[in-house]
Amino acid sequence: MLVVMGSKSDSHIAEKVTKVLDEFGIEYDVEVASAHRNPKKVEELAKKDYDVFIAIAGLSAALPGVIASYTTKTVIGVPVSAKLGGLDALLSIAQMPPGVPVAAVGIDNGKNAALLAIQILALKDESLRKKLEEYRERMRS
Ligand SMILES: Nc1c(C(=O)O)ncn1[C@@H]1O[C@H](COP(=O)(O)O)[C@@H](O)[C@H]1O
Repeated sequence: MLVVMGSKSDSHIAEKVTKVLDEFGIEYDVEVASAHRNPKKVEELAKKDYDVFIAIAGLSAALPGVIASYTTKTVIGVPVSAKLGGLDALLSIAQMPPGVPVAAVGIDNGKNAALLAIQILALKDESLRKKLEEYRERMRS
């Protein structure tokens, strides 16, 4: 799995993601890469063989959509509340043109991005599915 953020200033959201991934024992790489500032790096990362991409970005938030344009793997976008309460980034991530989907979670909701990615991996991983069920059970009680 790749966790990528548009700027180092998004690190506080990336930490929410990696905290959950660590709890579930998921391996991941973390990168800072901006589709606006360093499009070549984004292209290289998007073409790597990661099973899921979690892309964190504020403002115009092109990053998740640009990654999705290079891969058929699942891209989960996390809008960051950098300006306008994050509404700018949320709309940018959610309103992808038909044919190139990005799964958008709520503003600053790195936790849900991680859980959604884990749910995808759990489709083919029985022990991960068990961990998710235990997690839900802990939440209920
Ligand atoms: N949305 C993007 C992209 C991109 O989408 O490629 N690159 C940087 N950014 C966002 O700009 C905000 C401010 O970045 P700086 O703090 O570096 O000025 C960050 O939230 C980042 O995700």
